[in-house]
Amino acid sequence: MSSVAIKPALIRASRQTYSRFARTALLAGLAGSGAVAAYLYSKNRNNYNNSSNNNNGKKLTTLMAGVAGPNIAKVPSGKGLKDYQEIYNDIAGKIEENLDYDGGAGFYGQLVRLSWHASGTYDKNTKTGGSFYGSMIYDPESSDGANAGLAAGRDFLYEFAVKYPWISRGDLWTLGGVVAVQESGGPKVPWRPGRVDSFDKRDIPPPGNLPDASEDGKYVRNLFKRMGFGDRETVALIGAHCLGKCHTHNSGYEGPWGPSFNMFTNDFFVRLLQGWHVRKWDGPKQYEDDESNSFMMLPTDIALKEESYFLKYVKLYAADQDLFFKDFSKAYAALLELGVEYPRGSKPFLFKTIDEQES
Ligand code: HEM
Repeated sequence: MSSVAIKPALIRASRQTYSRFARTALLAGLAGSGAVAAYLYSKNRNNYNNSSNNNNGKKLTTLMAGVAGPNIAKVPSGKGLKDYQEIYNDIAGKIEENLDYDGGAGFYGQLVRLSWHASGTYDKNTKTGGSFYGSMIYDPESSDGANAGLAAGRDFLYEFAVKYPWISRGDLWTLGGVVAVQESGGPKVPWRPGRVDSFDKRDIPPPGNLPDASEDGKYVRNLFKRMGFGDRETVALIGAHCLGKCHTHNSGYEGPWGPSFNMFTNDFFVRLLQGWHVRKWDGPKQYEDDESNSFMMLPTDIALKEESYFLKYVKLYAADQDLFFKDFSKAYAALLELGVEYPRGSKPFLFKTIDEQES
């Protein structure tokens, strides 16, 4: 990676390091006991991140007898905003301690991708998939090629499943995405708890519901339509490619979309409108920027400027970051809730960022 790509990340990292001591003080009160954690780890790990569980279908189905029907959110008894803000703070603290991860990308991109892949399996026609059951730990969802590399995000969050055994996997993974968006400078994302873990193999969505990056605009339009999204929401959601990177060992693709890959901005759209050419390399077809040959776009990203029904929104968001933030927040909150039914009148939580709690 060229130095131009790393520099802004370092600036951001040092800005965050500056307030690390204050944050550590804030978070210190929330740290759990190691002994308790070790006990709970052995107790719970089969319920969290052991995808080999479903090599034994019997074990899966006998743990819970089928849960067909509406996925009605059920918040653990007595839990409210304060409890979830506590987990938010813990996740934010751990992100802060790992800012150097993945060449300075930190865990922002990884956690947003985890939340999106947990949710984006939703099919509005069959009302299956989505984040409700936290099914990504099971085959065939866990081994779906599209999910390659996401064990890192699940493992990152695992200690919070141990520390807060009452939170479901779906709630933890979607909350992790909200923390990552807000703490990297993005918009506030309203979030509601109540997803419920399932151990029933019938609740695992089939592989192939997540997008293939080698495809064109029509494909992207139809895929997001299957989740219930229109063109405007589709473009807004893909703007999350401002964060993180592609990794050859996960998807075959390589590199970040821009230089500020640990900051949530509208930079993805600004860059997309600039000049791009097909990269000459022995990997899958991807694009690199004419100016520095340092950044990348996927074929599905480039499709957003090739199709007029997408391009108008790319231009809107490139010109107006506030509008992008507003639209992203709404579409992302909806994405995380796909397939979850909430009791009437249930109110979303708005979490305070660590910066807001310190000031
Ligand atoms: C047509 C739709 C999409 C396609 C084809 C696509 C494809 C990809 C691919 C191939 C990667 C690289 C994974 C790796 O190699 O580690 C990636 C990363 C990422 N995607 Fe998407 N994506 C799409 C939509 C979205 C949406 C809707 C979001 C969030 C709302 C999102 C968030 C991310 C993030 C944050 C990363 C960086 C992950 C990291 O840094 O580890 N993507 N995406």
